[in-house]
Formats: sequence, structure tokens, C-alpha cells
Amino acid sequence: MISVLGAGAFGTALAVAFARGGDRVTLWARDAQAAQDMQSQRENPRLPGVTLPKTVSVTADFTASLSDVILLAVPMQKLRGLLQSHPELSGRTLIACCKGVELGTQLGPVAVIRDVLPKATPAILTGPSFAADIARGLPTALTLATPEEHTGKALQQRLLSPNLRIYRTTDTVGAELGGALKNVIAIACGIAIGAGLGDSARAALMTRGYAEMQRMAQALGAQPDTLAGLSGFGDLTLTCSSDQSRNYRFGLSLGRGEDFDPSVTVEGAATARAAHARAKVMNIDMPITAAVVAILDGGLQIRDAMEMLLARPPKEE
Ligand SMILES: NC(=O)C1=CN([C@@H]2O[C@H](COP(=O)(O)OP(=O)(O)OC[C@H]3O[C@@H](n4cnc5c(N)ncnc54)[C@H](O)[C@@H]3O)[C@@H](O)[C@H]2O)C=CC1
Ligand SMILES: O=C(CO)COP(=O)(O)O
Repeated sequence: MISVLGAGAFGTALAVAFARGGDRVTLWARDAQAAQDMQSQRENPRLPGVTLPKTVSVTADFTASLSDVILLAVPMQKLRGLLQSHPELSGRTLIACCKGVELGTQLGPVAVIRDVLPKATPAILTGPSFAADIARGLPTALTLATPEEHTGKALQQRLLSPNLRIYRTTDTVGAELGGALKNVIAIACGIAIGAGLGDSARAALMTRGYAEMQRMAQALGAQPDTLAGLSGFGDLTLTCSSDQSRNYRFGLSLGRGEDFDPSVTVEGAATARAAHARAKVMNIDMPITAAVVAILDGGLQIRDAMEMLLARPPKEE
């Protein structure tokens, strides 16, 4: 059995994929009514049109939902709270599926798991994948990062399913930072397109944003190759170019001066602030991230942000 904790769009999509791969899956929702509705209606309103396979069981009973492989599919800023309120997760294999950097501590998901439950075996599953695509069975490739290779090999075998190909790495820092920081750049790209700055500006932001991602990741001990893979470059490409991305759509709204539904999960906003704080302390040059934070905080107009980025001293690429 596989456990997925968090019955949002991504947790549900993963549950569907693992069930297609032949596993029984328990999907835990914290809200009892939501769990009951999903269990009886065989559908999650966040993934309309996707029928839950019979081997997916949705429950709000936390203890009953646990197994030897547990995926944590909650937003990044909720991860610590989930772990803290369930000490029974200690000593288990916990695979984070969230993409972000924690506000305050500036830690990624693997580091947060280690911090709260040092006896757990942490991992992260990340990479370019929209929940709706996975749930519809469209071909998708992800990266599974575990500190120890033997754990990664075992989990990789366990989680493979039709149309969901899983690569592995032991570079957890690179994998989690790629997935987190690409959301910040996706917001920047959405802002640029929403403000009518054009596709060329977006390409520049993606490329120079990638340079920022590499700088921070390497400063924190990641391998450059990891950022060039699915969890970094792959996810950056997807998220900065698709209207399916919530981070990109959030940026579009900002660029157009429109409101955005605050209940939608947009990981890049908090992550921009956390990464910016870390960059300042470590003296890492991250001008696009800094501009996103300044725009979010209302201190910088979009045109001024672009002018500021263009007016930086000329340098070698
Ligand atoms: N939706 C997507 O296409 C993808 C999402 N992700 C990542 O997955 C993570 C979750 O995103 P989504 O599922 O899309 O968001 P979502 O907004 O659809 O669902 C989040 C779920 O987490 C639950 N939740 C929030 N706080 C909780 C807590 N303290 N305890 C238990 N449950 C809690 C909510 O009730 C909700 O069901 C994010 O970090 C996101 O970046 C990763 C890849 C793709
Ligand atoms: O991480 C994702 C795609 O890989 C999902 O992106 P959004 O959270 O921006 O929708």
C-alpha cells in the first residue's frame, strides 16, 4: 500500500497514477466531509472529470492511512505543521511532493522533514508535471531525490507506473531548489507576458532566472547537473510557458493588474520571499527574485522593475 497525505490536486493525481501502477493507495484528506464526498463520488472537485480507481481509498482517518511509503502532498508552508502534529510519522519513509522554500527558516522540504522528524527517511518527488496531466495518464517524467542511493532505487521501483517515469538522484538540495525556485521565475514570466512585454522578454527572464537558480543552488551545495535536469530546467520550461501553471497565471494577473483568487495555491510567492532573504544573507546575486519580491510587496512598478533589470551593469553571460 502507498499513502498519500494531502488530497489536493497533486496528491489525488499521484494516487490515481500509483493505483494504475497496481498499488492500493490510501489518500488522506484532513477534512472529514471532503474525504467522505471523494470516497463516495469517486472524484476530487480539484480534478474534474477524473474518476478515482477502485483501489484508491479516501479517508480522514490519519492513523489508518499510514503505510511504509508515505507521500506528503501539502503546500510547502503547511509541511512543518503537518509533521509536527503527527509524531507517528517518525521513523517512516516520507516523500515530500511540495515545491518551495519555508518562510522564516529558508529550508526546503527535505530539510524540514529532517528538522522535525530526524528519525524519518526523507525524500522528494519533483519535476515537470501538472496534476491534471498525470491524472489523465499523459506521459510524465519526474525526479526522485533521496540522500542514500539504495533507498532511491527501492522507491523508484515502487513508484513506477504506466506513463509516469521516475528518474533518481541523491542530490536532494538541487532537486528541491530547482522545483522551488522555478515557481518564482514563472511568476516573473507571467508578469512580463501579462504586462505586454513580449515573448523575448520571457525568454530572457527564463534564461537569466535559470542562472539565478544555479547560483543559489550551487551556493547551497547542489550539483549543477541536477539543475539542468527535470527538477530544474525541465520544470522551469513547463511552468514558465503554460497557462496550466498557477504560478504563471498569478504572474499574468499581476501583469494585467487583475485580481487573483487568494485560495489558489501559489508556492512561488512565499518562496520568492524566503529565497530573497537567504540570498541577501549569503550575498547571492538574484535580481529577478528581488524584483518579484518588490512587486509583490507593492514597492515596485512592473515597468520600473524591467528598466531596473535592463539597467544593470553590462557583464559576461
Ligand atoms: N497541482 C500540480 O500540478 C502540482 C503541484 N505540486 C506541488 O504539490 C503541492 C500541493 O499542491 P496541490 O495539491 O496542487 O495544491 P492544492 O491547493 O490543490 O491542494 C493542497 C491540499 O493540501 C491540503 N492541506 C493544506 N494544509 C494542510 C495541512 N496542514 N494538513 C493537511 N492537508 C493540508 C489542502 O486541504 C488541499 O487539499 C505544492 O507544493 C505544489 O507545488 C507539484 C507538482 C504539480
Ligand atoms: O509544479 C508544477 C508543474 O511542474 C505545477 O505548477 P503550479 O503550481 O504553478 O501550477
